[in-house]
Amino acid sequence: MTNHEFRYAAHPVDSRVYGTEELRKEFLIPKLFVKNSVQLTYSMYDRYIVGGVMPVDQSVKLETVPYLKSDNFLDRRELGVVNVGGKGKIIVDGTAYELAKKEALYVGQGVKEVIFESVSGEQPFFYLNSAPAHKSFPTKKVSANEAEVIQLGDEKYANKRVLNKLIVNSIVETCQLQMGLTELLPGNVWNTMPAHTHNRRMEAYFYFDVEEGQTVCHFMGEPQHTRHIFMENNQAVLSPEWSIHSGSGTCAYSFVWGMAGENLDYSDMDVCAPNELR
Ligand SMILES: O=C[C@H](O)[C@@H](O)CC(=O)C(=O)O
Ligand SMILES: [Zn+2]
Repeated sequence: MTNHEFRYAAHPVDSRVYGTEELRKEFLIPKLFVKNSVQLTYSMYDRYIVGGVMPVDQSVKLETVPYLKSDNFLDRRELGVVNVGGKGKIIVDGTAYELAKKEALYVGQGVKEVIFESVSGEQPFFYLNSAPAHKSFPTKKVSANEAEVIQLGDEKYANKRVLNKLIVNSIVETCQLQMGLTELLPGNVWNTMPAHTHNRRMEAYFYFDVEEGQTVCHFMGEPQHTRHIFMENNQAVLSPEWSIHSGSGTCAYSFVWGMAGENLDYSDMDVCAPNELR
């Protein structure tokens, strides 16, 4: 079963007048995991698709959605998947890839069939991102020890974190997609501070491992016109190309970032000094 919804892109000046409900309706993706189904949100930010798959006691197939007008989901797209739950399996045109928590799979354009399954009674949660693709690159699993790890932040600023680049062009060849996973160390709460924008690429953040009863306050908007969205565990948020994307939690947490657009240069960011934000 595949459920899908569509989101238009917003003009930054229009979005300044959005209240809480409108901000949440346009940018928050509240529910990604539904038993034995695929949940997809198709956005007009670089035609990026954000989704979740939760196979419990059935195989779950990635089906095409009406916005694509294609026979198969990946006819003109590429896909990145990060597992944030127990062990699971993804079968790509007959080849099975087992993914433990925090492992990733890149699936290239042209693949006909992608099936998600749980493994030995564990409950995987597959978070997925997809962007249009013009060329077929090989499907590749990125296991935890293949990730490119960067230590970021400082206890002093409550933002000490470990950034794991998973689907980036030094590890996997992709057309547009870049994905990775950042883990806050205990007692640290701020991500992506100093904040940045990159008008060349949109981005999506997916927060997970947020403690029960706690929250992450996600900051978005133009650097001088910021807004916030309080997020729960396992929720995603779209970050337009004009928006900062940063957060502060009431506990430590992890998140998956994913992006697509004009270039594949991870370091291409326009950083905003904390005291310049408004
Ligand atoms: O464009 C790159 C992204 O916003 C993230 O990789 C930033 C991030 O994970 C972090 O600072 O913790
Ligand atoms: Zn970014």
